[in-house]
This record gives sequence, structure tokens and C-alpha cells, in this order.
Amino acid sequence: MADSAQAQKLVYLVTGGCGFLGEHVVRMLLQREPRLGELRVFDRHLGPWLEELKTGPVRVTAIQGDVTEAHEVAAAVAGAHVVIHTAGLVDVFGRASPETIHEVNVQGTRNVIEACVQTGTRFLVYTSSMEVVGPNTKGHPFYRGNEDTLYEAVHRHPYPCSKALAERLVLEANGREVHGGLPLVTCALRPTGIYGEGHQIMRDFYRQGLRLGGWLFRAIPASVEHGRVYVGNVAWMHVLAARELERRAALMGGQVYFCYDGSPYKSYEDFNMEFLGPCGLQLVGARPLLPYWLLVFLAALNALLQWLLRPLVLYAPLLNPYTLAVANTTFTVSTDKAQRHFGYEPLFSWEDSRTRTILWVQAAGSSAQ
Ligand SMILES: NC(=O)c1ccc[n+]([C@@H]2O[C@H](COP(=O)([O-])OP(=O)(O)OC[C@H]3O[C@@H](n4cnc5c(N)ncnc54)[C@H](O)[C@@H]3O)[C@@H](O)[C@H]2O)c1
Ligand SMILES: C[C@@H](CO)CCC[C@@H](C)[C@H]1CC[C@H]2[C@@H]3[C@H](O)C=C4C[C@@H](O)CC[C@]4(C)[C@H]3CC[C@]12C
Repeated sequence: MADSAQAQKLVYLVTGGCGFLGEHVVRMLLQREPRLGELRVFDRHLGPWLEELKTGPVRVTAIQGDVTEAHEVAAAVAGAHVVIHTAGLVDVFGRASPETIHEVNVQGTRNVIEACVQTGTRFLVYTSSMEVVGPNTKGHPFYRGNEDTLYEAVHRHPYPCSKALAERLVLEANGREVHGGLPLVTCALRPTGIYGEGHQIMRDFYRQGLRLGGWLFRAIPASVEHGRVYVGNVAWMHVLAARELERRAALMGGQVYFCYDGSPYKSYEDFNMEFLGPCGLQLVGARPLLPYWLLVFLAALNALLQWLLRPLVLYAPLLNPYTLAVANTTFTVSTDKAQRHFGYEPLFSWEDSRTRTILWVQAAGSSAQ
């Protein structure tokens, strides 16, 4: 990536490259990274769609592997110029144990960092999360905050705990000497709630609405704002950050960036209706149909049932004390740090993001019938 080697083709590795975000990062790199020579896609579960990418001009190497296995990660990282580490266990519903979440998100990230150090890879972009900051368990609002906004980040749930620990590892690794003697340069991107093509929770809400005859029922006040960002813009921010890390190492190294775009500030449910409405669903109620205390009770009951049934069956409904707190607490960001540091501007307008998501929901919904 030095000036003398402008024409040098680069090897990129994307961990978790077959996930919701990872697939968009992979496709974005192929479309928008002119210096890409080889793209390694590392995931525990490889998607069949990767096959069609192998026929293009850039060499695409699919690597089935587990980030918790240090030797598999080291083999994948060896010879890569840039690593985009997006693999993670995204579970706020109690499907996986806290130990597994920690193992994948924290130990997996440690393995990626050590692999970079051992093999001489110098540039690492980590997909963190807004949840590293909040919402916190006290329900404090974070209103249009930025990377410097003071906020009491209190983590108890295994998922945000693991993302916070992993983010810290990545930031602390900035400046470490890698094999060959040069310093590692790292940064972390913190997306708000991501939506777009491939968003399984959106598809689940759509299917649930269809099952209920086209109705969804308001549970969260319309006044609670929840930050959302289009997946194409998140992918674009990763590509830009990865591209600029070398040239702007002193500025970007060890930094965090919230990842958001022009998507409107709305409640979680009202925002979903931007897509589900045009697909024929209606949200019933200008106010929540159930009192908040009853939702708290139901969420606690779900948590109890999950615990009681665990030896027999996995009971993991959407509503639990954590998801209720997240959905019911205002958390929105407003920042130009990524724009100032590496020129990030959303690639997709809100209108484009909305249209693309609606088309995907319609297609995903009908294929489920
Ligand atoms: N979805 C969101 O709203 C959101 C918001 C902020 C941050 N994030 C972060 O973005 C990243 C991607 O999230 P996503 O929503 O695309 O989730 P996802 O589950 O769709 O993708 C994660 C990918 O990681 C892979 N993976 C999981 N465990 C692995 C392991 N042990 N070894 C190798 N690969 C493994 C999965 O197979 C999957 O393909 C995560 O790090 C997540 O914490 C997501
Ligand atoms: C109370 C229900 C009535 O309809 C709504 C429950 C919705 C919840 C399931 C989701 C509300 C907010 C979501 C989270 C948020 O968008 C940000 C996230 C960060 C990311 O790193 C992982 C996903 C998530 C935790 C996301 C998960 C689903 C919600 C809790």
C-alpha cells in the first residue's frame, strides 16, 4: 500500500463474510475497491452465492473456518494486507450461552489480532456496535450523540459485554509491532441497528404480520427514537475505512466511529413500518396497546420460561427484558467524525435504501409462503 507500489493489488480478508453485513461488505469490495487483487471470505458457514463471484476478475477464495480456532484464523490471515473482522455471534435472545458468545466475539477477535501480529498484516477494521455504548440498563436516553458524548455505558447482557471487550482489544492493539517490524493500525466501526436486504428480524416481523392477517400491534411509544442504518452504507463505510487506514494511520489508528446515515429517526416499530407498510401490513394503535408494566412482566415471564425450559427445549422469543429495554430507550447518533477522518458520506440515499429494502422484504416474504 506504499506510494511506490500504487498499482499493487491487495489481498483483503473478510471474516463473517457470509453473514447479513458480511455479504454486503464482500459485494461492495468487489464493486468499489479498485486495488482488490484477492478477496478471502472466511466464515463458519459458506453461502452458495459465493460460487457466482468466483467467475469475476478478482480472485475470490472461500475459506470455511471458525474464528475461535487460532490456527484456522492465522492460515486465513497469512499474506492478507487488510482484515475486515465482521464475524460475530449476534444473539440478544438467549439462543447461545454467554460462554459461547464470549468465545466467538472476544476470543475470536483476539485470534484475529494475534494472527495479524504473527503474519505481518497491518490493517484491521473491526465491526463493533452501538451497543458498546448503549442503551444502558438504566434506560438513559442517548439523543443524537457522537463519539465524544458522555454516557454511562453499563453492560450486563453477554452480547454488548462481548462487543465492548472485543472493541477494547482491537483499539489497544493499535500500534503493536507486527511481523516485519511495522505497526498494526486498527479502528472500530459502531453501526446502529442495521436494516436492509438480508435482515432476518425484519423478515420475521413481516411473516408474523402476515400470520396475524396483516396487522402488527404497537408495543413501543412512537416518541422513542432508535438509531438505524442501511446495510449498504455500513458496508461502504467499512470499505472506505479499510482503504484509508494506511494513508491516514496517525489520525484513524485506534479510533472508533459511529456508523449511521440519512435514515430517519423513529421508533423501532415505526421505522419498520417504512418497509412493512408498503408490503401491506398495518401497525395498530397510535399508542402502545399494552401498558409498559405488562410488557415488563411478559418480558420477565419469557426470561423465566426460557430458563425453566432450557433443559428440554430452546425458548427464545423476541421479547425479553434486554430487547424491551433496547427498543424502549432512545438511542440515536449524529456525528461527522467518519466524514472528517476518512471522507465517509452515505452511498445510498434514504429513498434508495428504503426502496431496496421494500423489494427485498416483498421477495423474502413471498418466498416464505
Ligand atoms: N445486525 C445489526 O444490527 C448489527 C449492528 C451493529 C453491529 N453488528 C455487528 O456486525 C457484525 C455482523 O452482524 P450481522 O448482523 O451481519 O450478523 P450475522 O449473524 O448475519 O453475521 C455474522 C457472521 O459471522 C459468522 N460467524 C459466527 N460465528 C463464527 C465463528 N465462530 N467463526 C467464523 N464465522 C462466524 C456467521 O456464520 C455469520 O455469517 C457482528 O459483529 C455484529 O456484532 C450488527
Ligand atoms: C418489544 C418488541 C415489540 O415489537 C420489539 C422488540 C424489538 C427488538 C427485538 C429489537 C429492538 C432493537 C433491536 C436491536 C438494535 O437494533 C441494535 C442491535 C445492535 C446490534 O449490534 C445487534 C442487534 C441489535 C441488538 C438489535 C436486536 C433486535 C432489537 C433488540
